[in-house]
Amino acid sequence: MAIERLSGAKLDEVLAGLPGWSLREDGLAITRELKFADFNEAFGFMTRVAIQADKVDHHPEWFNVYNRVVITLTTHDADGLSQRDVDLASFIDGLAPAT
Ligand SMILES: C[C@H](O)[C@H](O)[C@H]1CNC2=NC(N)=NC(=O)C2=N1
Repeated sequence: MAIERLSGAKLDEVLAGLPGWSLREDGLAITRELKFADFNEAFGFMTRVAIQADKVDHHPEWFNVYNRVVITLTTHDADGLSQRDVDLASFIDGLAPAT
């Protein structure tokens, strides 16, 4: 299914609303790194995100070691960023530990 890809001014606008996230160098994905108290907290967070991701059929790429989780969001069906990444990033921000 084709999904609209975000670019230009619209992309700039949504990125301004996601200050915890960095645009990958190729401009096709956003990333955020999170640190938790321990593995249990990190994995609990990942479980909550996984349930939401499956519900909305939009899945993160991520990497976890102990208390550290690095998340990359992109939309394969759009070959870049879409509103789905923005929505999942906002959901993740709602669960992220205070920095
Ligand atoms: C068939 C299924 O709906 C698609 O493959 C979904 C699944 N999860 C997905 N996740 C992400 N990140 N991008 C997608 O384009 C995507 N597409």
